[in-house]
Amino acid sequence: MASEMESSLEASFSSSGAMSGASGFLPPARSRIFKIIVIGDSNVGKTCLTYRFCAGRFPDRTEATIGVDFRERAVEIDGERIKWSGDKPAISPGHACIVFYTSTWNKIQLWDTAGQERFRKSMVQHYYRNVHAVVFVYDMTNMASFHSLPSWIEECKQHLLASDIPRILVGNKCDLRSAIQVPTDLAQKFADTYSMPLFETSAKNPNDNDHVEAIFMTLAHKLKSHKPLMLSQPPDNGITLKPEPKPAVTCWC
Ligand SMILES: Nc1nc2c(ncn2[C@@H]2O[C@H](COP(=O)(O)OP(=O)(O)OP(=O)(O)O)[C@@H](O)[C@H]2O)c(=O)[nH]1
Repeated sequence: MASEMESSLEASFSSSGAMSGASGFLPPARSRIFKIIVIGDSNVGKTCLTYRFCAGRFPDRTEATIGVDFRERAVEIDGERIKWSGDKPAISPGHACIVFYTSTWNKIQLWDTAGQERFRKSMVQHYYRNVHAVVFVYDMTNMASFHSLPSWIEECKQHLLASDIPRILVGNKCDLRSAIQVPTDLAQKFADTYSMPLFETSAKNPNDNDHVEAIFMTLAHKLKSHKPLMLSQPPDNGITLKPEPKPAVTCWC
């Protein structure tokens, strides 16, 4: 079971830009692809935040992410035009596609199989490969999720993420005002220590929809200067990923 999932994950990751995410579209030839990982404790709202940005609404219901989850959205970067219709964006060659990956490893550790450790290791390695930006998320109503942040930062360090990639800190669930445990000044101090911008938001409250949008668009614009990966589709509909000719980058998978 673990090995089956491992190979299916391999397949997903090796063509991840072309997989159907929440928006269910296939980026056209030569899209710019950015991989953003969203990290934080279970239940902080990673799935809801990325869903809010990619689908434009709060999901009707969520289930704990087992392993890795990804969704994508086309965005306008560098003045490239985007047509957005319903939940299926129509994009033209040259447009940028942002792919979010969320994960919660502690859920995987609950699986009690012999192959589990190997599976986890393989997944984690793929997860941290060729990352363009990192979003650290904590739940503003849960102090423990805030205290976990250093270990998530350490995990990134252990997987040798480049030190110059954009990183942001997001406090989620600000709509639950009476339950807030993590004061803004404490979070700001932490963000300053790690030189990250801090955003406090709510994936749930529609009034904060623009805020979630603004957070991820800020990140998208920061990525302009970073090296994307180029996706190209040969005639047989197979998918290959090629580095941009200039500057050179490594393979996506
Ligand atoms: N009030 C409120 N609840 C939220 C918000 N965002 C997420 N939630 C709720 O928090 C719970 C967890 O949300 P998820 O998005 O599944 O959290 P996650 O971090 O992806 O969790 P894992 O998949 O276990 O890693 C769900 O019950 C959501 O409905 C928010 O902004 N406000």
